[in-house]
Amino acid sequence: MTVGVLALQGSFNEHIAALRRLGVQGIEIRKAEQLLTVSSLIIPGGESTTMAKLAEYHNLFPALREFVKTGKPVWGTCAGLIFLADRAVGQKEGGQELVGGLDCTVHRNFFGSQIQSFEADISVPILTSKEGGPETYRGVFIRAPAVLDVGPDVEVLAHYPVPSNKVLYSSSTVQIQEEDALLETNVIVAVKQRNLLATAFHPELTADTRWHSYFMKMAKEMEQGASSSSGGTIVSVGETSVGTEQTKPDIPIYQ
Ligand SMILES: NC(=O)CC[C@H](N)C(=O)O
Repeated sequence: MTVGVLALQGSFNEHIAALRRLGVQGIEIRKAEQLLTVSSLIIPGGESTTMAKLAEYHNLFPALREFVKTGKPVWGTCAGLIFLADRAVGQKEGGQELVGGLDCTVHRNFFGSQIQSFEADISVPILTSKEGGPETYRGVFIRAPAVLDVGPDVEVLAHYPVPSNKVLYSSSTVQIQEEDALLETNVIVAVKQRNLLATAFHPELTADTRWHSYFMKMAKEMEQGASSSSGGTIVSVGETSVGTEQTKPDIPIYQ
């Protein structure tokens, strides 16, 4: 099974390295025809407006939409989540084209600008039930988006409880727990809808490969279910253990 990684801009190299640690080959995708050679796709984080302009320039949107529509597994991280969303707010003037398919609304810069980037342990019960390991996951949020509302077919995989006074944008559909001074908004940061997975944070920037492994299992299950198209075999490209070359980004902790 080969995984395409959209390689127009952003953290595609880091995704390919994370896949390599699982023994899976990631292929850089820059042209529409390259999408025909892969059975699943990761859309990395970066800057969604720039990525959209590049995708437009290379006439990639029709092929990306087709890929999503045919039910092949696609995982969007951060800017990739914005790409997959059916609806986005907080976009730059003039907006930006989206691939769509994921029935949700995202706020493009929900958590603020670069200097408001942060790391936080988020509770990931569904991930842990599939992948084992700790009950929390270290989320790296860089100019991160968040999901404001989801449609009925979307499963919420993780929330991040944000003190309500720090929420820069509120929507009536974001769940708010009101208890005296302890006002917390449960912001949605990871979702799944059939073949689509999306995370507001950057698992490719941590040494914890559970989200990549989760996506690979999801892709495998879908491929088995689809019965027809077998995109090849898992290509082992070397080490399977967590690499030591991983550098942790030096970014402020959100509090
Ligand atoms: N780290 C990221 O991918 C940030 C995404 C950014 N908020 C955007 O609009 O593209």
